[in-house]
Amino acid sequence: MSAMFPLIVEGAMTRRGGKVLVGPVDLRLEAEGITMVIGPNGAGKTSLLRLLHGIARISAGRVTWACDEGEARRRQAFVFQTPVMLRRSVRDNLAYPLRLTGVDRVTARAQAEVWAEKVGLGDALTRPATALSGGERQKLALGRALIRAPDVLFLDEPCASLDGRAMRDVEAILRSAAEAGTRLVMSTHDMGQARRLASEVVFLLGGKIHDRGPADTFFDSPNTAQARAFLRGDIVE
Ligand SMILES: Nc1ncnc2c1ncn2[C@@H]1O[C@H](COP(=O)(O)OP(=O)(O)OP(=O)(O)O)[C@@H](O)[C@H]1O
Repeated sequence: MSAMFPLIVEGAMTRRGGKVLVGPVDLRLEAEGITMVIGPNGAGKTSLLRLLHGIARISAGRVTWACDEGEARRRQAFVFQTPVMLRRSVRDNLAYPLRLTGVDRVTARAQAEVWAEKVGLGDALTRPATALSGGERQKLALGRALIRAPDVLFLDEPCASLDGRAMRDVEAILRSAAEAGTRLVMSTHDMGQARRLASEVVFLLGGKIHDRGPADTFFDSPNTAQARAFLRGDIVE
């Protein structure tokens, strides 16, 4: 089991220009599962993921991993909604995170080939990453994040603009990553996707955690009127 967990978040908050983006948040994440962060537009999903990942400046409270900070940083990865690619081949993009950590070129390239296969880009190794379709880019971004076997992977709406087939592929990659021991924390607008993937749900509203629980319980009997309304598809503020 990962030495990073539990992650303990106490009264954590991020602000930008006096406005609270998210918080105060109290949260404890254990080592296993897939947490889906849901909520209406502007509820703070992206801000929460950035806060947990340590790329947002914390204005109050604490985010504490069970291991030291440097190690926590090395063991986590983040996939953005619109991934930025190196203007190089698929193979080089995949090998890059390994090269950064000192893995030799031959080993990094061999690993890149293994991961290209795993994410369904085995035939695209030599193609320029910038020429990939949206779905292929997102698979590449996943491969690049997973190639270092992170203990935790944050994903911000990774399927936002994907067609059904690409989404199915991405979800399969995510499921096998979770089975292989990577803890996933992911935001989505898509309640079908949340139901398919979640083992637990964090429902955000107005920058705060409004409801939270195991996926079955949350979807079958949400605790609050707002969560019920949101799941019905009503506009919730
Ligand atoms: N850089 C910023 N400066 C000022 N306000 C911001 C900034 N980034 C986000 N916000 C505001 O903070 C709040 C939370 O935004 P955030 O992007 O975290 O929500 P979200 O739930 O991910 O939204 P969406 O579903 O639309 O992606 C929103 O009101 C948003 O307008």
